[in-house]
Amino acid sequence: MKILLIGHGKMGKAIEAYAIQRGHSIVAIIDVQDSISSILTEQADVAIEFTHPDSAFENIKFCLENNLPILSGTTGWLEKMPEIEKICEENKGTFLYASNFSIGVNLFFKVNKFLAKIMEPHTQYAPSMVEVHHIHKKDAPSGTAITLAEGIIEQNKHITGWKNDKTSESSQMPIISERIGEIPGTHKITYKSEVDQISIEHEAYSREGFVQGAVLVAEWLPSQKGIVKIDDFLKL
Ligand SMILES: NC(=O)C1=CN([C@@H]2O[C@H](COP(=O)(O)OP(=O)(O)OC[C@H]3O[C@@H](n4cnc5c(N)ncnc54)[C@H](O)[C@@H]3O)[C@@H](O)[C@H]2O)C=CC1
Ligand SMILES: O=C(O)C1=N[C@H](C(=O)O)C[C@H](O)C1
Repeated sequence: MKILLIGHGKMGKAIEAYAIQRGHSIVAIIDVQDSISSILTEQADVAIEFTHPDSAFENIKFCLENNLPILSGTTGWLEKMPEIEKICEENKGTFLYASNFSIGVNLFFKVNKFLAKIMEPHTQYAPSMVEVHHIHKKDAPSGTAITLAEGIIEQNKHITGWKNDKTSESSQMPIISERIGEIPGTHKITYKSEVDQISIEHEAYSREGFVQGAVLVAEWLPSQKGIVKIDDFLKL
């Protein structure tokens, strides 16, 4: 498969190495100094985008308008998702966003929803979340934390939103973001009562899970149409 790689930072470099190991070729690499408009998209089968919250929208738009299936793992730009969905539909394109490409985290999303559902009647337990990442991370809370919070809001009518602080409103779930050293990504959800607590946690040991998931999804994506979900790929 021929891959256009957009973003050549920590994720882009690791994806390049893993894709080559799986027998793919990288036909072009675009980073901040390059102009994506000079790229001949017909030379690639798929684009993989891991850049910056400020640049994801334009990169995705360009690929959709030029008939190139694209997956993006960039977080922190989701307010523009409705616009991307419209562009994807107008251009009959293919697009997949996942806040986290690791299989383990996508299983954890399901466990999170199940726990939120069974906790709903037990309002003496207040949910909260802590997400811990490396000090270079640009956005807070993490995209994964937002997906987890949305899963809880969907399943539990007492939780109507989230706040990125230690909030005192019981309907707003606090998400605490910590930035420490080179931690790849840890997410922990705790339901706390006056007498006990229940916690679930996912800890990435490295970026390998995100990288492998992104390349496997990229291999499958050109056979799909429209806005595609990672759940479809994982058959979850
Ligand atoms: N969905 C997932 O599984 C994962 C998502 N991420 C997300 O992916 C994004 C990138 O993460 P990292 O690689 O760790 O960051 P990084 O900072 O190491 O790399 C980002 C790269 O994008 C480049 N860039 C900036 N603006 C650009 C533009 N306009 N066009 C092309 N390239 C541009 C930067 O120069 C840099 O090389 C972040 O939003 C992060 O949260 C990271 C890990 C896993
Ligand atoms: O920036 C990162 O590193 C990560 N970003 C994603 C997020 O915001 O959830 C996924 C993973 O946690 C690593």
